Amino acid sequence: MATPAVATKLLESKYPPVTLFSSSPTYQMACQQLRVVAEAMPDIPADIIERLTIPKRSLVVAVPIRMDDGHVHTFVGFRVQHSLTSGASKGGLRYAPHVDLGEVAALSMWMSWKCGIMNLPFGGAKGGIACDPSLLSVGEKERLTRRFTEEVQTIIGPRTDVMAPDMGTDEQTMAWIYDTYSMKVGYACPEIVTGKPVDLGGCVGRREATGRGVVYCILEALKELDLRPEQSTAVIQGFGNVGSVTSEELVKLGVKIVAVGDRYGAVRDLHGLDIPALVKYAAAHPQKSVVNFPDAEAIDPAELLATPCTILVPAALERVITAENAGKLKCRILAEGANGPTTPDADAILAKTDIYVIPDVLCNAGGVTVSYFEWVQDLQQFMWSEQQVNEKLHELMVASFNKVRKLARDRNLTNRTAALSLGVLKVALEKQKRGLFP
Ligand SMILES: NC(=O)C1=CN([C@@H]2O[C@H](COP(=O)(O)OP(=O)(O)OC[C@H]3O[C@@H](n4cnc5c(N)ncnc54)[C@H](O)[C@@H]3O)[C@@H](O)[C@H]2O)C=CC1
Ligand SMILES: O=C(O)CCC(=O)C(=O)O
Repeated sequence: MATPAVATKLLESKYPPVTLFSSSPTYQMACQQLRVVAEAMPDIPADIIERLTIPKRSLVVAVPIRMDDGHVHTFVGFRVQHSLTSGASKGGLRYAPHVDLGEVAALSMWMSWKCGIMNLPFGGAKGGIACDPSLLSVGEKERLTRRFTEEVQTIIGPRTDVMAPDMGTDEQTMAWIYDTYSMKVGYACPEIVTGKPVDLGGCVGRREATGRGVVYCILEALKELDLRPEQSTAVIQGFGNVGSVTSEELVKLGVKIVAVGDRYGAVRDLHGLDIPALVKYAAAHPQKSVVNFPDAEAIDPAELLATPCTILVPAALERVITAENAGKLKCRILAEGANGPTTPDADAILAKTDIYVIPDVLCNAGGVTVSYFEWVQDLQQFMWSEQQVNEKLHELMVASFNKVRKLARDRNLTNRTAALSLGVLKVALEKQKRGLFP
């Protein structure tokens, strides 16, 4: 059994991050977090920690498609399955310009910890295609998705790897994957993806699940801090699936959303933005953006995160809260809707403030939790009501929130280290018990 110091040393010197992934700062960040867990949880053997830095399986594929202008463009796609120890691997598919193998590997690791914290019978996976979906026509996106599905066909399956939406993808993307996969196997196989349209065996409430889960966590934090939603304000970065649903749900509870930003700009109204109107406005905008929303002040997106508020919700990209801006945050609660928004250097700064951090692997776990409900329903061909979905989601989110808080209090850990430790412990224990670190 390695002592924490030894475990850290093994990871840092003898076993540096695997070269294949390590050019990615996001992968380095995920490994750095694992080092912190190794320090906090000295009972996890160093050889298992080392195993956990290396995803079980990674596939890089060329995705050539005919573009609308007639030429063939070849995109690059990735699917990384971090762990299949606890069951099928599970995780979203991301379309974004910056996607690379290391980023997808990091996101797949976080999926493993997330599924562990929520006690779901899944391992972690993530996929991506390096592309700018805002520049693709619907036809191009369909051809891209179908070709990618064919290229990764050999490693996906309802019992091996189940995709879902993530940044830049949606219910329609999942419908194309479902159809392409079903045509290959020769029967309708809805359990191959989650986050499908409800008409095709999708789960009611999956589209809203991540935002709802974020809000359930925020409510627990407000309770602990003796704050009331109707006296609280919020700032949201990212107004896609997670950011917009989180905003809508917060407004229903009386929270005032004072600023929202996205890839194209940011808007502010200190009296509270009209969120239902903003949702409609963004849906009709060519880039689905909030920019130029009438009756709101345009602000520099760089100012967004430092806007004073009770609750700050990053719901866009990873590594947006860094050593440079962490000291400038003026929120009481940081609720991480996005995956990996806060770097370890920023964490060290936040740990010295009174900001209450709800870490990503807990805060945004509502999405994969309702994906689990969808997968179970498809396997059983028995559908639940939205009330059942939401009640079960609430029950599981609150139970995991309390587990994380208890560990944080008992061991004097930050919420992030406690959450990551719970997730890592679950996967580590299963690998250890099975014996060969599968
Ligand atoms: N969709 C889901 O169920 C889940 C998503 N997440 C995470 O939540 C985050 C957002 O995902 P979705 O809402 O699904 O994506 P989305 O594609 O629906 O929306 C992304 C939003 O981020 C904005 N954005 C992109 N680049 C930006 C930049 N440089 N600065 C500011 N804003 C920027 C976009 O304009 C858009 O408003 C990602 O980190 C994703 O991995 C986590 C758990 C589940
Ligand atoms: O719903 C899922 O399976 C995965 C959602 C996801 O990609 C995430 O939690 O980051």
